[in-house]
Amino acid sequence: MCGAPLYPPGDIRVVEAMARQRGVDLMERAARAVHRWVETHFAAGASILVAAGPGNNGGDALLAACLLARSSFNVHILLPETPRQDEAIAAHRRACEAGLPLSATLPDGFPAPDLVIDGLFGIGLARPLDGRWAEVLRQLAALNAPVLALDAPSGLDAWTGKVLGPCLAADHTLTFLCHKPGLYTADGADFAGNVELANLDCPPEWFPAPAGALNAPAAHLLKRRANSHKGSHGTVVIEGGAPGMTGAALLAGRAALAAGAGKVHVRFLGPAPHVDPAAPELMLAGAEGAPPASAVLAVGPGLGPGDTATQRVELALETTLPLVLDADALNAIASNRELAARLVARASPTVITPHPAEAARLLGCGTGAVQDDRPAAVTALARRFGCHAVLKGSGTLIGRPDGFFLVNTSGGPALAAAGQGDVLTGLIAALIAQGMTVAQASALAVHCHGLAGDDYTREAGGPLGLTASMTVQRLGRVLNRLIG
Ligand SMILES: NC(=O)C1=CN([C@@H]2O[C@H](COP(=O)(O)OP(=O)(O)OC[C@H]3O[C@@H](n4cnc5c(N)ncnc54)[C@H](OP(=O)(O)O)[C@@H]3O)[C@@H](O)[C@H]2O)[C@@H](O)CC1
Ligand SMILES: [K+]
Repeated sequence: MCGAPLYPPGDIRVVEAMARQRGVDLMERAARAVHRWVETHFAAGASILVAAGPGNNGGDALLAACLLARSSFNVHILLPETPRQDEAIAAHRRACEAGLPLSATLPDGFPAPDLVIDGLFGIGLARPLDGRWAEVLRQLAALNAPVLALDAPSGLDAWTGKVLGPCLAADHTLTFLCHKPGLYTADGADFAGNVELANLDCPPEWFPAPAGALNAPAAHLLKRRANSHKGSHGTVVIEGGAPGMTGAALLAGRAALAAGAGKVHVRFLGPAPHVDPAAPELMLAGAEGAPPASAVLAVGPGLGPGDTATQRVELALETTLPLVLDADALNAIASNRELAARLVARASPTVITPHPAEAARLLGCGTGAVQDDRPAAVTALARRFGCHAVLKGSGTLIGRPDGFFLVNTSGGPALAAAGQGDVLTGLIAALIAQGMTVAQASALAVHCHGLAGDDYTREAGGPLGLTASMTVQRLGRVLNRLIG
């Protein structure tokens, strides 16, 4: 279920120190990885502008420049500030000894190179880039050349994915040692381009326990026996659909059907439609009385505010059913301490699926604070409420109650559309109904939902036009493909 491990900057520094103690030169290894990457993508003789910063990110770039120049690439180094750290100082010396062309500013009329290597700032970025550095980024962007970022795009916080002031957008990022969540979540997807890892051959025993991982869920648990029937594939109950928001509950129900749930009930707070013509398989009724004894319960799509909504959430929390809480169910919990306490005390499997504004209400902070540090926010949600948390948005994160989190790498702006959250809710519920744990179902649902968006974007030539209803129609195909 977990893919490549993620380590916070402090832990990366520990590995770095361990390598130093053992006489392993990680900067040399990083430079070789850059050299290999360039050789794979460009022919000898290609012109490469290597922008090197004052720290070890710059050191990587300077050593890579030496290797590239030796392999007949046409290298020019832009070094706005003399390096201040030992390893970077040594790398600078080597570039000078090799007689590489080097300037502190970009010469007037500098022609667009075949490639810009961004080795200005990596995980050591400590504050927004301003003044001279902002101007350097502007000049590099104005060259309109492909950009390879070393470790992380300069200006992006590699852990949170937050852009700190100006940032140089990369077409590719070659990241060192381990993946970083910030390359995928928040602003990361807009600035990092295609991400590749150069692990620098560090043995796993040098690393502490990871804080998280990339999301790489398994789908084989959904494989069906020939000798099965609808009762084998679970029951989902969706509660929501207050007056004026019928569609949200229907979308969740349709998604649950499309994802393979055996039976799906949709229970409305408003008047229940007699039939859903687009999915007549759905069983529609009013949301009255206790929820059924055996099902996966999803409460929230179109639930709306008010006493009845609060009561439905309260009843849901009282059950021992696996529970998916979304949208207004989360707003009810955020505004009612007693409901929040019941969620915390709940022992049965539970997942909450807030978007950033709902997450902010649950955490009692502003949406900006959630987006400033999405890994911290998802971890706080899962820990505080003692359940699994899916923090939606670019680079959806999935938090476990013990603080471990997954970063999803599929999906994109095609999914930034009305009703997509309802689809995800129905999808998660359907996967739990088919026997997956809440953790497995959340990870697979988020991945699958993202792939449906990616498939559409590829086929349509762009992200515009994918409706939630169209996503529902794609779920079965994506899941079958993942099951293999
Ligand atoms: N970890 C590993 O295993 C490996 C790491 N490696 C590489 O090292 C990189 C990390 O190196 P790093 O720690 O020297 O940080 P880096 O990103 O070069 O920046 C620090 C410099 O920038 C400065 N500075 C910061 N913010 C600033 C701002 N806004 N505006 C202006 N200045 C600012 C800061 O100065 P100060 O904050 O003290 O003013 C300092 O001088 C990592 O990303 C990877 O590429 C590889 O060699 C292989 C293995
Ligand atoms: K960089």
